[in-house]
Parts: sequence; structure tokens; C-alpha cells
Amino acid sequence: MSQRRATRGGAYAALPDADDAAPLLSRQHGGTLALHPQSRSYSYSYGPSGVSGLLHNRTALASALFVSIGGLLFGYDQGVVANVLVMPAFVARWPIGAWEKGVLTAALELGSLAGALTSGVLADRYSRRTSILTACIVFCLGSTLQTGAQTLTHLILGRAIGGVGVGALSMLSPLYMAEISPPEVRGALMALEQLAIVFGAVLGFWTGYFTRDIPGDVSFRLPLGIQLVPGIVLALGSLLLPPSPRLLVLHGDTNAALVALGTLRRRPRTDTLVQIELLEMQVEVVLLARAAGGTSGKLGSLRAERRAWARLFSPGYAQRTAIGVMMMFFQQWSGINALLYYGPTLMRALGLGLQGDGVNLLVSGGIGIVQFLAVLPAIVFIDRLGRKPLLRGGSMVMTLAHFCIAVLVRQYSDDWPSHTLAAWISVGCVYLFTAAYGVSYGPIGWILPSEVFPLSTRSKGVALATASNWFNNFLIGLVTPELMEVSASGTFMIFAVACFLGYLWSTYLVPETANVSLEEIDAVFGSDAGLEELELKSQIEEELGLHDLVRQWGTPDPDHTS
Ligand SMILES: O[C@H]1[C@H](O)[C@@H](O)[C@H](O)[C@@H](O)[C@H]1O
Repeated sequence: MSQRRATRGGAYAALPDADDAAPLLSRQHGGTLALHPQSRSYSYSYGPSGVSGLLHNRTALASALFVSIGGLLFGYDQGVVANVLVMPAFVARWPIGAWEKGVLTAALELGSLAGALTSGVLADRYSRRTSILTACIVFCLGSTLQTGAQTLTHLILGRAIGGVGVGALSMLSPLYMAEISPPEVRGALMALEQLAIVFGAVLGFWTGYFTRDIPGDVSFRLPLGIQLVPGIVLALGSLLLPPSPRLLVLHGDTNAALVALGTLRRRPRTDTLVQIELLEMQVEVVLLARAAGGTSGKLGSLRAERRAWARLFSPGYAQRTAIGVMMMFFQQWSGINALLYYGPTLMRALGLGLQGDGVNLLVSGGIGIVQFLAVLPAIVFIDRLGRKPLLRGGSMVMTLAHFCIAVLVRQYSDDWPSHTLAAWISVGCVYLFTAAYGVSYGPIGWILPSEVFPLSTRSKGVALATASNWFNNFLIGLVTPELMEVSASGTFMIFAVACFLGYLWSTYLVPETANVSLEEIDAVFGSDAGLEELELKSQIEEELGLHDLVRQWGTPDPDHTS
């Protein structure tokens, strides 16, 4: 696969007198357009990256923060359920065994799998906003049923229905975020999804922790009911979100797309960079229609749906589909949820004298907080350093941490009390693993899949990647207890091997997507078929006037030429 580094922007016909190797820079309203005469390409940015870039893009930031409530709901459930299942009032009412507990957890995951897979249809046919609203309504129905559950069946059903909403939101939030972000801060904006998930988990954990001593059913009904509040807030607020300009272009509503883009970039509609970005979106849509022989079918019709799903597995797209699905495979097989779900058992086994609450706090509470803290540097560095270095570094450290635990458990598990140092090193490795995961596979799992697909397949591709997250999450929950039973050391070895495979995968198969506009990611996947497409693309760009626009604005300003 070509690893050609693409720029934000694209190709343009070189200015006749521009044969210098240095880029020609033009600046306007804090934005920069650079022409690179040698590669005859252009790149642009609306402003700085990192935190100042986020603040610069206040409308996109506020919208992304708002939809990240979808992630918060996901994390909250994870945090709260661990506590609810062991609450005295809950256990007294439903004295369930391991099997039923498993069913309760799995009901949400399977519901989420269904929600992730089905919401793409709504998202393309109507809008990202309508789909978010619908998902919230489903989520609230499920939560109400859980909160008021009188029987175990109500509870399971409530979790399955709520899960459909959670799963749909877990795919819709990153999709929407990717589509509204300018390239220079896209990674940082999208890392907010992971921040919200882990913040939700911390919130859910502590809510359950504090309500469990309230007498009676309130102890578990209250934390279950509280999730209705963010659910309703997101439902109502979704009506005010700026629409996705990319989807509007796909629907052929260019004027509305221009308005939406102007609002998001906080620039007038006549702004050249806004015009360039809009034209890039139009180029992509025309390109897709032409590549499909002009018969893309009516959006959302059954035939078009079937064709769009089939396209995910066609030669031009299979590699991207594999990246989305494998991204989530490696995220889950890193073992993060095995630690979250079965960490307390492990810690108890380490024989550090930690019992009951202490274990719970140290593991579920502690891992949540470490994950939360680790996303913060990811937000700052993800666009500057790129996705690949974080994935590679993260998987290396995770491999080593798992490997250490595996060896220590194998050596000393027969007699931990005489080897407390080894036991504490194991605890340290659990946290080291979590920090490395939290800065890499955690956030990037939610970023990369939304970036690798072109508009025509994005919602389906993201849906499939999200489904892979839920499916592998479900599998981990299912097999970890059995694996631990057979060999705890072996289980960590399996995760170490998975992380090492993740290292190889991110080194050799993942292209860098940081700082590349969503339209330009095509070029990152350049193949022979891609070259033909590039020519066609260049032709369409010329036809739609993109090159003229770039040349006009890019005519160097002598004061700013470097
Ligand atoms: O990104 C999230 C997060 O890291 C959670 O802690 C984990 O439980 C999820 O499965 C994962 O997708």
C-alpha cells in the first residue's frame, strides 16, 4: 500500500511562474493556503492545531462536546452497572447468579450491536441530527424500563432497548464529529468522544458508589434513572446542532451546506477557504457518482443500501473496511474490558490484602480515572504527532505491561504473600497498561474508522467498525472468565500477543490520517485504481472551478512568501 503523505488540500495545476521549491503562502483571516509548486499540490488550514485550534473553532467544539454526551451515556452504563449488580437491595430483590449477570451485561452489548448496525440507514436518508434524536428517544425508553423494572425480564428488555440507543449513538457521535471538524483539529475534537466515554464511566461508578447505601430500591433505581437526564438533554439539543455540511452536499443541497459550513468555521460564506472546502466536498460527491457510472441510485432506496454495503467489501474499499474493523478488534483485544470487568478478581488474587471495596475502588475506580487522565495528552498531541506514532508506542508499552504481568503471575501466583513486591509491580503494570491504552487505542479507536471512509460509504463503514467494537467487547466478556480459569498467566499472554499484533498492524498497515482533509484521505489509500480516480478527480476539480479558486487566492502575497 502506498504510504504517500498527503496534505490537507489537494493537487492544482502549478502557476506558470512558480517553479521554486518553497511553498507559496497566502494568509487571510488567520487561515493559510500553501501552494507547493514542486508537487503541484495545495494545503490549507483555518488556524492552529491543538488546544488553541479547538478554541478557535468554538462552534465545532461546542457541537462536538454536545454530541459526545452519546459517549457519556455509554460509559455511564459501564460504570454504574458494575455497582448496581452488587448492591444489597438489588441482590435482595433479584438474587441472580453468574449466568443472569452475564445476560444482563450482554443484553446491552447485543442491543448496541444492533443499534450500531442499523442507525446508518437513518443517518444517510434523513440526517445525522434526526438519527441522534431517534437514538436518544430509544435510549430513554430503555432507561425508563430499567429504572421502573418490576421483573428481571423488564430489566433485560430495558437494557436491550437502551443498548440499541447507546450503540446507535456510539456510531453517530464520531460520524458527526468527523464531518463537522476542520482537518487541523479533527483528532483533538474526536478524542472528546473517548473523553466523554471514560468521564461517563467515572461518573457512573461514583454515582453508584454513593447511592448504594440509600435504603431500599432507590439505591439502584436512582443511578439508573439519572441517565435519563443527559439522554433528554441530548435529544432536545440535537435539534439545535448545525447540520453536517458533507451530508447536505451528498443530498445535493449545496446552499444549505455552504450556510452550515460558514457557521461551523465562523467565517462568511464568501470566504475563500470555506469555498475551497465546500468545493472539495462537491468534488467527492461527483467523483463517487461518476465512479459508480452515474447510477448511484436513490439515496436510501433498498437497492442503493444493498449496493453501499456491498461496496464496503469491493477492492477499492475493502482495505479501509478492514482498518475500521481491525481498529476496534485491537482496541478490545488489548484487554481493557477484561481488566475492567475481571480486574477485581485479579487484584484479589494478587493477595495484597485488598478486600471488597478497596479492590473495587482500586480497579474499577482507579482504571477509570487513569483512562480519563490519559485522554488529555491525546487531545493535545493527536493532531501534532499523528495517529500512527501513538498507536505504535501505545501497543508496544501495552505488550510489555501484559507480558510482565503474565510472567509475574506465572512465577508467583502460588505464593503471593511472600512476593508482595512482585504483586505491586503487577498492579503498577495494570496502570501502565491503562495509561498507554488511554492515550492510544482508546481514543484512536473512535477516530480512525470515521476518517478512512469516503462520504458514500462513511456511515456504513463506521457502523461496521462500531459493531466490531461491540461484538469483540461481547466476546471478551464471554471468554475472559473461562480463560482466567484455565490460566491467568496465559490470559495475559494472549493479550500481550494481541497488543504485539496491534503494533505490527499499526506499523505496516495503518496510513496516517492526521491533518488530511476527509476528502483527501482517498489519496492516502493511493493504489492503481486510486491513480485513475485521482485523474478523474483532478478533472472534476478543474470543471468545478476548484483549481481556479486555489490559483486565484494562492497567487502569492510578496510579504508572506517564505
Ligand atoms: O473506548 C472505550 C473505553 O476505553 C472503555 O473504557 C471501554 O470499556 C470501551 O469498550 C472502549 O470502546
